[in-house]
Amino acid sequence: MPDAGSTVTNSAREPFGSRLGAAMAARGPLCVGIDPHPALLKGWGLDDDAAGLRRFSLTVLEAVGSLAAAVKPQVALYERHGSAGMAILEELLAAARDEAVLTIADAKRGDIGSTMAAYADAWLRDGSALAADSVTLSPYLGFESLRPALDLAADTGRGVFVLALTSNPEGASVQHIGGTDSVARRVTEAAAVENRRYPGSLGSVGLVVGATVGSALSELELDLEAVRGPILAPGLGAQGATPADLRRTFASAYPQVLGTSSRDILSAGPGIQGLRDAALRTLDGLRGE
Ligand SMILES: O=c1ccn([C@@H]2O[C@H](COP(=O)(O)O)[C@@H](O)[C@H]2O)c(=O)[nH]1
Repeated sequence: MPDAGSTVTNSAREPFGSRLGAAMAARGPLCVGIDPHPALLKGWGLDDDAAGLRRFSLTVLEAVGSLAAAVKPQVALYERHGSAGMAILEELLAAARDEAVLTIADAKRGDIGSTMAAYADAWLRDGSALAADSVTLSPYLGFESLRPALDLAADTGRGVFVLALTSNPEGASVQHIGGTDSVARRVTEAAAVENRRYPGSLGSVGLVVGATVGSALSELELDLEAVRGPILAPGLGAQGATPADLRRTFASAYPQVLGTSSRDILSAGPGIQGLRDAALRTLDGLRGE
């Protein structure tokens, strides 16, 4: 456990939570997911190969990079193309870095500590080809098994988003276990402790809480404000949640929430303006306009 009083000093980079908070304040609470599904590639007139993946990824970045607070490439959709796909993901992450667009690598990594150190090295180390500003993590080998990633993120000014209440209906069968002392609550409380090491209003240890979770937050008595970290909320659009649902669900924790949408926005491509308009419509909804 970190010393509750300590602050991040090892990196010249501002901590991820502060950087994300500034981006959300400047641009609004939208993250655009970059999920190059085969059906979307086809709809864009692209082949389901590395060239199609590259065109798709760089087009989305060009369209929304200046208006979203962050982009979230879905790693699985690059992995399915093998090494060629991972090379495109590296290129996308480098392009986002060059354009100062914050990235969330949606990799959902989690393993025993020694292996976790390798995942941390891949996604959170300065100089790694796959370095992103933050990565999604799965805590189901125990929150403390994530220690190498939590510590490396702190050292390099990067961040993590730990799965707490996922947007899929099956998630409840594990995450709700324990009722008011639920698995999700243990994750939430552990994230709150981690964020004590970060100064400022938003720590760098975020949570994933689906936009679709409805009344679960109150039923499980989860205090997301106390976490003092960003809340990545997938489930907008294609999974049925609306920006109004998001505001209702998160209530007083809404200022911490980064709504994320992939297919709903991506299906407006391949035109740059269509993608921008779709992202702006979602952003207007998230801002309550
Ligand atoms: O609980 C979770 C965690 C991650 N995701 C990911 O977000 C996007 C959602 O895509 P849509 O097209 O907007 O439905 C996708 O990459 C998921 O793997 C999630 O949906 N729920």
